[in-house]
Amino acid sequence: MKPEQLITMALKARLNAYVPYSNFAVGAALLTTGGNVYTGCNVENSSYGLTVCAERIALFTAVASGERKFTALAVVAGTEEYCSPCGACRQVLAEFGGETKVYLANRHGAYRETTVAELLPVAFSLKDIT
Ligand SMILES: O=c1ccn([C@H]2C[C@H](O)[C@@H](CO)O2)c(=O)[nH]1
Repeated sequence: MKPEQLITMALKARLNAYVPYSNFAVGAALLTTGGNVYTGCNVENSSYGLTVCAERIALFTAVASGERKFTALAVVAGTEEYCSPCGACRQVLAEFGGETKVYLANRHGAYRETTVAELLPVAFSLKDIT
């Protein structure tokens, strides 16, 4: 799948964001090695800290559906800037592999390509606790 297609899916998922507090809607689309795509949007909460980011919703939805191997993730907000995953999402993404490509996109679909490992070098992982 082309990055542009994954970004288009992230832009569509973004429309479902529940963001009454920040008004900052984010969309994510995660491509599996088998070619399936799982999407997510951020879902905020009145207790603020219980907010879940778009990236983690996409990833957890995928894992809950039996997926564990991922090829690429697209992340997009409604900004001119490329949207970059927060630290918590980087750690959660790293759990399933540093080689996953990440397309940091802007509202027009322009993007910068990176990887989970580049976003979180020297990640804490299973090997550190075994
Ligand atoms: O990569 C990011 C960065 C932020 N947010 C959400 C969390 C919160 O709802 C809003 C503002 O931080 O954006 C995401 O979903 N993904």
